[in-house]
Amino acid sequence: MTFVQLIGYGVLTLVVWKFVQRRVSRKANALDVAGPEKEHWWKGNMVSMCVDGFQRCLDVAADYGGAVKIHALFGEEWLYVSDPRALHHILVKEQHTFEENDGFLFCNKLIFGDGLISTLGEQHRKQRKMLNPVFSTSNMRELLPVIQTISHQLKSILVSNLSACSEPDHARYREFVEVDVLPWLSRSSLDCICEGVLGYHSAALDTGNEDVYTDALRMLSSSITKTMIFRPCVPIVMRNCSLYWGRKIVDWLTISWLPTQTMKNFRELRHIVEIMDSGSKAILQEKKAALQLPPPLLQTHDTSGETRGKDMMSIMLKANASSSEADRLNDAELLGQMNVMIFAGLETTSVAVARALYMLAKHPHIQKQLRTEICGALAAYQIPDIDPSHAKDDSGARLSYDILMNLPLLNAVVRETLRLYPSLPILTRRTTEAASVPLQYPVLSASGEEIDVVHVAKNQRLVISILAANHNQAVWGEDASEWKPDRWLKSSQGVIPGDKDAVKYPGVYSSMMTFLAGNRSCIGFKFAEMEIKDVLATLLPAIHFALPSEPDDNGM
Ligand code: HEM
Repeated sequence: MTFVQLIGYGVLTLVVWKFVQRRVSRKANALDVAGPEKEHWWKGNMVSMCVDGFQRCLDVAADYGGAVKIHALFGEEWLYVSDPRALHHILVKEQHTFEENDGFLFCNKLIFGDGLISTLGEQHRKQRKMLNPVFSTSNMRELLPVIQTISHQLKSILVSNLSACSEPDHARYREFVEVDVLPWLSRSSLDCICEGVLGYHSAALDTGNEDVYTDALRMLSSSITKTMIFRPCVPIVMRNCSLYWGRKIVDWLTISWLPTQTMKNFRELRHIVEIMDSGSKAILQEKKAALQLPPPLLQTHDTSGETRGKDMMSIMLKANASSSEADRLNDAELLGQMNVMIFAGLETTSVAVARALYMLAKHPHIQKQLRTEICGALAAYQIPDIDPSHAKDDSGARLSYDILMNLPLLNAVVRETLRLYPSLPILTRRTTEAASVPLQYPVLSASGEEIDVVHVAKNQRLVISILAANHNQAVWGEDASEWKPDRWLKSSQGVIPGDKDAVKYPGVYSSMMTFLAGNRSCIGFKFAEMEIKDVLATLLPAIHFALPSEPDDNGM
């Protein structure tokens, strides 16, 4: 036997041994809970869960209840959870036993650095402690004028698009013009995050004037999605190689002569991350230098109406500088937060605004009532215009933070949209040790017995179904999957949505799970709510939204 053959047999034996070991451990740790039959020998139920995602994720919970066994890739079994008590246990009570999975953490670390979505345990707790007060209501109140300037710019662009598209002599054409609003909502959301969080004037709405940094941020989410295929390999490389060798592997993978589209996507992501990193570093240095300036210089206004020093980063830097050494975040962590905020707050918010406009277009009578509510508030409580040049035509009219956030129908429309269509419908977790998950509503075991607790082994993968939780009829009522904003208007009559016989979800926002629960819940939900409400309150008095006359190229 040659030396090469010997090595070959050795590797083969190791692979077979690992395979047998995995099968034995899987059998011993099999999930004893009912779920759909395996649809494919190695793809399990993944194809139907992904291809027909939205409806399938709801059907699985409706058919099997709040804890379901799903067959994942290569024979793995996942626990798909939407039961309220189980989610409280997983996300709040025993959060340390149900952590983010390695693939998610390692990839985030590579892309964003040491921000909130890449850290665990004590480091994550320290970062949250520093950041929670930054997103307080009083800071949001200060920030609203920055968001309002951007919403008004968005409105002006959409209105001018309508005028440009319409034929001036035909009144009918003036009324019905089709403009794809999603790209504009995405740009306005990027400006809101850059100005509001980073204090950086990104000018994404000024098409043609974007800089490389803004352009890179705009492409980040889609580039990450295109490279998902690399995700399972990242923990293996990061656990087994030093940083030097990790970098070397990325260098080899991104050499330009590897021709496939997948490698091109990987190269593109690397390029975007490099631009984001150097741009964020420059902003961080600028902000730190600005902190040394005397207060009057820190609080000047620039031509965009932005108030310097009121963005989240400046507030965080000030809090960081005055905190104790033990609590202070280092530069790598501060940089990580900047990158994470842009990613976490961008598409999540723009798709929520797009969905709200779509639902209002589908329900014109609610759109009309909402317009009346906003115009009434503007007539009664309008505060001085941001831009004095608008004084004659009311186009810069705006509301104070407290009026905007307390308009009943606007509140109901935003809540109902976020409940029914959560921007992040599912998330994953992994157990750090064997555990038991208690259930509010019993489900069937694999053998058909009723059970109210599911036992899970160490390293069990869980899918948190925010979508199924928000559509749970046992908690939200039989009309849970219908878009009915008026369910939120009944609280004066003592009816609290999402609270049935004292059973409710532990979510941080109106007990829905859209922004999650516990200490990994969304830190930016007040920012997102304010932005969504302000964009709607600015667009609706000027524009009537209707569905397009024909489906688009994707049949939507
Ligand atoms: C409608 C808009 C939004 C939705 C639906 C949303 C939802 C969520 C959800 C479900 C999580 C938990 C993710 C996980 O555990 O893996 C999360 C985390 C996070 N979100 Fe949001 N988010 C939104 C907007 C924002 C905005 C505007 C910001 C920042 C300004 C932001 C910053 C973050 C951060 C930093 C985290 C990580 C928190 C942590 O791990 O401690 N989000 N978000």
